[in-house]
Amino acid sequence: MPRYAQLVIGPAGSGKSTYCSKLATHCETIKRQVQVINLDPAAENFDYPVHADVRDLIQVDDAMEDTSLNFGPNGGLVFCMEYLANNFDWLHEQLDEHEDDFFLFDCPGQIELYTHIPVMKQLVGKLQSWDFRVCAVFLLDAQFLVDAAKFVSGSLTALSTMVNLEIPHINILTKMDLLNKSAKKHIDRYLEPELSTLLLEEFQDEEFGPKFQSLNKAMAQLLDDFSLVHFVPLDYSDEENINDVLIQIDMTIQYGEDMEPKEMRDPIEPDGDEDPGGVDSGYD
Ligand SMILES: Nc1nc2c(ncn2[C@@H]2O[C@H](COP(=O)(O)OP(=O)(O)OP(=O)(O)O)[C@@H](O)[C@H]2O)c(=O)[nH]1
Ligand SMILES: [Mg+2]
Repeated sequence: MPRYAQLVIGPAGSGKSTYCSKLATHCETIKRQVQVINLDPAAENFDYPVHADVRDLIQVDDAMEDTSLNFGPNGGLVFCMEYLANNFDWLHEQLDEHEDDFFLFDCPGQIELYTHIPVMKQLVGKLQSWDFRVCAVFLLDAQFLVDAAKFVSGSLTALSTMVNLEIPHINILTKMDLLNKSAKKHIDRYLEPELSTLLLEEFQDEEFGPKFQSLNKAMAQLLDDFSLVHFVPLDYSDEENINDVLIQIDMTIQYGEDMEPKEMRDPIEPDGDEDPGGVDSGYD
């Protein structure tokens, strides 16, 4: 039976660990099995129950304190992820099999890992070789909606991650609750944007000069040509919104398609096979 995984990725501070925590709580509420694995060797704070933690294998401080390596925080993190890639057996041991296995991988926020360093691609390959169906959940802070150039930059990062990882991919806008009323009103135009049109409207004030505008227009045209990037907003205060996002992810990885149908217990049947004894069935 295949197993399922979400790689929770995105820029630093975009809300990956929060997403894992909120989704784990939501799944607990709807009585669905989910395990969260921390893959961030520099993680300091997360509040989900962790099933496995890469820091048990290597921590970013190990790489920084090693005087023969002499790494700073960024080099140290890349070193740790490459160390993980050389020790995938460790990860395999952590992924013990349960029924309905569904794992969330809380990944580091260094964007190079998704755009041009091969580690995450290697991780995807490994997971697939262990019969996992893997989906990338790319999170972007909704503050990227406040101006079109930022949005182009966020969308390009999403696009390069998509084409690099080559797995089913969902882009999510986090921190929706922090947007003010007018930004919320504005949001529809960004969710399935026709970026080139959007930019024509938004760059009227020529704030950054003609070169910056032409660069953004060219990038927006590229995004339009690929026509792959669109965003789903996520507001944790709305359970239905969380559920809709989960359904979309389930569909992309065909979660549940191979599962045996579970037998529903008849709610009026007493537990067990034996005579219920003192329970009055109501029939003589
Ligand atoms: N209001 C609000 N705050 C959020 C939301 N998601 C995340 N945050 C906050 O944003 C900050 C960063 O969130 P994290 O979940 O740690 O982000 P991360 O992507 O895991 O960060 P790194 O692991 O450092 O890359 C924390 O203070 C969170 O409480 C959200 O949807 N709404
Ligand atoms: Mg985190």
